[in-house]
Amino acid sequence: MARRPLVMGNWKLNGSKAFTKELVEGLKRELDGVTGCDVAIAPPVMYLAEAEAALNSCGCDCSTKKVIALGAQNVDVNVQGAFTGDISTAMLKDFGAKYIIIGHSERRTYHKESDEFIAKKFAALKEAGLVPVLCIGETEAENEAGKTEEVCARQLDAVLNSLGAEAFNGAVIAYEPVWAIGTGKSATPAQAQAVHAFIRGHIAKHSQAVADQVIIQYGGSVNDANAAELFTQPDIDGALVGGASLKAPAFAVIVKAAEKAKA
Ligand SMILES: O=C[C@H](O)COP(=O)(O)O
Repeated sequence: MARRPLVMGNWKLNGSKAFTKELVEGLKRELDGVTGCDVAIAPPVMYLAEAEAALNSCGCDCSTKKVIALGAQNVDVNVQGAFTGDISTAMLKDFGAKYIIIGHSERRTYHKESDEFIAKKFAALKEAGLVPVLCIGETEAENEAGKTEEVCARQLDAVLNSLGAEAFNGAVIAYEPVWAIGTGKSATPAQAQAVHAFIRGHIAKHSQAVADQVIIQYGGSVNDANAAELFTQPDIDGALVGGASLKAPAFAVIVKAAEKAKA
């Protein structure tokens, strides 16, 4: 079954009002005419308003505006109330955000987010009609100990066992080996494909139909030089891009590589 690729930029803790406007304008120019790849950007939530305004600034109904979707890097499980500092699904929807990253290794590590807590965020996003982008992946030590599949299975099972396989209908999984994030040391296409096939197979144990449609992105030092080869792999359906998403030309090369490989 043909899956439509998704390339998403995770800006992490970078940017400013002016940077957001400039990068979104650059992306609109660079991605004009792209039709074969879904694209999303996740600026810091502080700048969602600037990003939304910049995406809509031409005031017309042009195709580029439809190509780039807004996303966010995190969400809370609570919808309203006394939860200082948190951001709800409703607030993200208010800015037109669609793809919401959860379970990123930086949140698992620095904010001690557990598999169970992340599964609750997944549920909150589904409840709100938003698209979870569930990040999973092993550390370098786990990789060296041969525990990659065990770790990925455990992280997926937190959602599968609490919400069922159907929750992955319309959702996105991002396989991000922690040792590849921000290191310049991407997994090889063959390494990534092997894990992606395992992930799809793990979902297929519950539902082949759900496994066939779920988008599995690769993330970890994806750049304009290595993206095309990664996308030749059958189970790599796009990328979650950190550093290279901060420059419009490099990000556009990655998007166009996905469009070409999956045409
Ligand atoms: O969410 C994105 C990933 O953490 C990858 O970041 P990176 O492309 O800078 O390695």
